[in-house]
Amino acid sequence: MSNKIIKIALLDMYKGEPNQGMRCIIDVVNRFSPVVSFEIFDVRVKCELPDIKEFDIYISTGGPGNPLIGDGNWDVKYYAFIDSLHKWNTENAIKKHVLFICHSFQMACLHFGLATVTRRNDTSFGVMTIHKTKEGLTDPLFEGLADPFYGIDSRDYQVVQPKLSIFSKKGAKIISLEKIRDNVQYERAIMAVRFTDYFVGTQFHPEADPVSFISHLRNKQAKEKIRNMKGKRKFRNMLEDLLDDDKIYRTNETLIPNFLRIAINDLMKTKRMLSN
Ligand SMILES: NC(=O)CC[C@H](N)C(=O)O
Repeated sequence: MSNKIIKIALLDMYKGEPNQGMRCIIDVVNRFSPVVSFEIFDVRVKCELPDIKEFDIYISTGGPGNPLIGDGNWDVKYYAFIDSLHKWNTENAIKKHVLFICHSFQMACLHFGLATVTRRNDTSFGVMTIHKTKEGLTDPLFEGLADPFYGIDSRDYQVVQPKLSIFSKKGAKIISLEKIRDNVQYERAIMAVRFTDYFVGTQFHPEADPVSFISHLRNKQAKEKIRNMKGKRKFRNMLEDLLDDDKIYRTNETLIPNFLRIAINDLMKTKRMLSN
C-alpha cells in the first residue's frame, strides 16, 4: 500500500465490459500522482467496495445498461455505501469527496430522490453543448469552462422531472442542463448536480478525451450506428469539434482536475488543522 497522502477509490461500474472511461479517469488521476494514489474496485462484477476509512476521494464511473435495475446484490451494497459516505460527512471533520459520472450520476439522482430517470427515444452520443444554470455559473467544478461548454455524451437514459422541493430540502443544485432541443416536446435533461459541498455528479463524461472517442469509433458497427443516427454532415462536424482546443480537450483538462484540486486542498487543510 502506498503511503501517499491522499487515496482515491475508483468505483468501476463498467460490469466488465470494454470501455474508454477507466483509461481516461486513470489518465487524469495520474496527473496528480505526486500527491495521490488510487485503487480500483469492481462494483458490478465482483461486488467490491472500498473500506471507507482507507480512502479520501471516490470517483464512481459510467457503465452500461438500465440504471433503474441492479441484481439486488451489488446495487444494494452500492447504495448502502453511498449512504455511509454521506453519513460520514455529517459526523467527521475530514470529508469524503465523491464524483459520480453518467451511470453513477443517474443512480445517485434516483437514490437521493431528486428526479426521475427515463429511457430516451434515441441514444445520445457525441460531442454535446452543456449549459450552465445560474447556480452552475459560480460552481467551482466548472471554473475555467465557458458557458456553454462541451462534453462527451454516451447514454440511452436521462435524468428529468426534477423534484425541486427535494432539491431545496437537501440543498442540492442543478448546475447544468442539456441544450435546448429542436423538438420542443422534449424537456431538457439534467446534465450535472451538486448534491452537497462534497458530492457532485455529471451526466456527461468529463474524463473523455478525443483519443477515447475516436477509439470507440474504430469499431465499424459503432461508427455506422452513429453516422446513420446523426447524418453525414453532423457526424463530420462532431469529428471537427474533437480537434478544437476549447471543446473536449478543455473539459478533460478542467473538470475532473477542478474536482480533485478542490478535494485535495480541502483534505490537506483539514488534515493539517487536525494535526496541529
Ligand atoms: N455511459 C454511461 O454511463 C451510460 C449510462 C446508462 N447506462 C445509459 O445508457 O444512460
